[in-house]
Amino acid sequence: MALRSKPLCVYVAQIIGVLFSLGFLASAAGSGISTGSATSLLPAYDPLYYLGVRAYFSEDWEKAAEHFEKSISIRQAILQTRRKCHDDCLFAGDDRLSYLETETGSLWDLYALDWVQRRAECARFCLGRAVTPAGQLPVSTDIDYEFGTRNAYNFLQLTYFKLGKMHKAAAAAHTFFVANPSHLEMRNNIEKYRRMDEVTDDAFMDREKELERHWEVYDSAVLAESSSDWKRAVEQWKDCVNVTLQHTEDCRAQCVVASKTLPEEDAPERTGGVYERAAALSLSLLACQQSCVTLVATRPGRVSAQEDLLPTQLEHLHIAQFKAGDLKGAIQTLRSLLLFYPSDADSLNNLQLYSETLGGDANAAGTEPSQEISRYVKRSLQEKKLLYFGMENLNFNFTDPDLWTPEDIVPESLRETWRAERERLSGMPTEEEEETDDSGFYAGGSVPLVGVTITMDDQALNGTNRVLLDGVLSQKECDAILQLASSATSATDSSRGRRSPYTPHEKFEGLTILRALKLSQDGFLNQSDVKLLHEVGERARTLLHAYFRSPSGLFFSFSHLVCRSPVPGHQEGRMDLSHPVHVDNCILEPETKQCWREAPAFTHRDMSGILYLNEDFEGGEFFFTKRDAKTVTARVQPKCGRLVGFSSGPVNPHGVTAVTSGRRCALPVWFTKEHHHRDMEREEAEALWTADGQSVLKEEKKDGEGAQPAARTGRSQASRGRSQREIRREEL
Ligand SMILES: O=C(O)CCC(=O)C(=O)O
Ligand SMILES: [Fe+2]
Repeated sequence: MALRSKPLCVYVAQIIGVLFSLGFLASAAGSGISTGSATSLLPAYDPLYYLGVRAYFSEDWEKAAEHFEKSISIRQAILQTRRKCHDDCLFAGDDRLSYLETETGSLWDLYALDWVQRRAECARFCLGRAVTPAGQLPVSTDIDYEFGTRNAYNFLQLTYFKLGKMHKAAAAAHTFFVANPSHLEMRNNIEKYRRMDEVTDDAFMDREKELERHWEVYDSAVLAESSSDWKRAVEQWKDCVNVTLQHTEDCRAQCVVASKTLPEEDAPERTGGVYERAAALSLSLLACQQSCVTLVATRPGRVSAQEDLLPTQLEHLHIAQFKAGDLKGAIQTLRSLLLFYPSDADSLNNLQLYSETLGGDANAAGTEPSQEISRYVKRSLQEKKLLYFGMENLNFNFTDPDLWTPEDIVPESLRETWRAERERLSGMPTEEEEETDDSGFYAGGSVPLVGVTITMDDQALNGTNRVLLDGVLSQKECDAILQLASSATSATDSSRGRRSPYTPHEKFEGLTILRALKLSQDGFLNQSDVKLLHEVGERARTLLHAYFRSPSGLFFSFSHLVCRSPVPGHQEGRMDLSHPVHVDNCILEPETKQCWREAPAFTHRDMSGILYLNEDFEGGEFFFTKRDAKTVTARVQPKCGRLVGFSSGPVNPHGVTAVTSGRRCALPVWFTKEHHHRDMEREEAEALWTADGQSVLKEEKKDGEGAQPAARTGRSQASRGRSQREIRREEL
């Protein structure tokens, strides 16, 4: 047999290594072998989570808190142990590899196996010293999902509230909300915690912050840039690149060391001899490692990743370095960036500009691309080569997470298949053309209020079940409601609102009817203006019900008066939106154009309306898009008395452009056709107007009716394992 070249022998050894190490770990864990003292080892965290859930539903709050907290901290410790073991074993058995250069045939195979066994033994020994056999077992996809969505903090929020530990409840609420920013109920809870005297500002911390540190640094880098503080921007962008790389390595290490269920034996691509199965396993490992790019590039609470995260950071960094006068640094960063996009014209022009400024030497000492980035790109390209080989020849599926992958990495036969598929799709009617709205609404009905006019209908707004009405409010009414918003803010918060849940560049003030009513009872707001706020919501309901010929009643699902205003001084060159593109009753996945009607989306919302109150601000334009979340189909400039109405489903993705100056106020109203999903808070306010207000409110608060999270614990397998659990608004 001919001597094999090194890359191939390392590759084959690696795939066998994966097969053996994973299999080895799984069987060791299953056999109950334990090394060291069982009491000091980390136990499994999933049974603890289930115990927490059980205690929660039995209302044993002490136990629930204890189990959830343990489960969270043990999971954290296990992840860290895996990373450590991964690093400790990185070179285990490498001395065996030297024989691979000289040996051939079956001896070669044996040395390769020897190397694999050393790694397996190292990993096994390392993990066995810290984690119990049960703790090494894989957890279910349900548990992965629960931790991925931070649902433990959802449980902990109410748990701590029940225990009277408001500080901890607020931290749990905040931590959950960061990953579930459209969860309006939790936002309401947070507002309520903020009004509690015993809860200080430092309570609102993200307990998972460490895992998301690159986003924190990213945002402060953008801020430094927008205030032209280039030295600080350079520091922040460098830090951001480093933390991003570090998170990527943490994630990749889990792919290698975490125990996983072995691929199903009966799946056709998983059958075959040991090489085929080992290849399937190695491809799964590589795909897992590649998927870390997407994982790290997805902000908590977002469905899609930020494209090209690392190259984008390098792009910002070289510009900041140039502006800060660090030309060598700028060239070095640019050369790192060129590793991703070697023929990018802008980068090449910049390189020329920088090197001319530096005296003409583009290769001056100290301007070589960063070693970390070189290694990263080289490794990623090699992984992609193997993955595309597996795709072409071994029936493996792989979704490339990067935009920068050079074409020649993809085998010609695959490119040919993709071209054919693209042509086939381009000949087909687009999804949007085929799309129908199954909401049961049918635009084009009457407008039963004098003075209200239809400014744009479906056709003018390029969509289905959309309308733009004008004249819904008089200027006087707008002024009164705007005054309400201002008085409510100054009554409770001198800093004019909280940070927006959608963008760090804006503040966000929200006021529900019930809160407005309570503030009016305390003398902060004018009672008749609060009634007006309630009445204009009803007006919107009458109009939308009639215009969309709703076949059934429409009940308020939620409404609040919302003002958005920019954070002073950080507005130049903003790329973000005031409200990212979304669909009101499902989670939009623009890449696949799917919309998942499941929690945490407000799945019971059927009809949406936004009633605008003013126009004296910059930006803040409302727009509809296609399902790709990019193609804008219609724009609406807010002004007093203007109401945009639309069915809440996937035919109507929409967003709001950045508010860059002034204060944009609106009253969004959402309706449901289902009586049992109606807004109980609004009803409470209505009851207070008709009955003996104060006492009714206090009784309800005391007995806690309606305070339990309504948990629909059934999980829909059909919905890609996403949880169907929904926590109802919590009355604090
Ligand atoms: O304020 C707007 O124009 C739209 C807000 C919105 O889409 C939402 O709150 O869901
Ligand atoms: Fe919306």
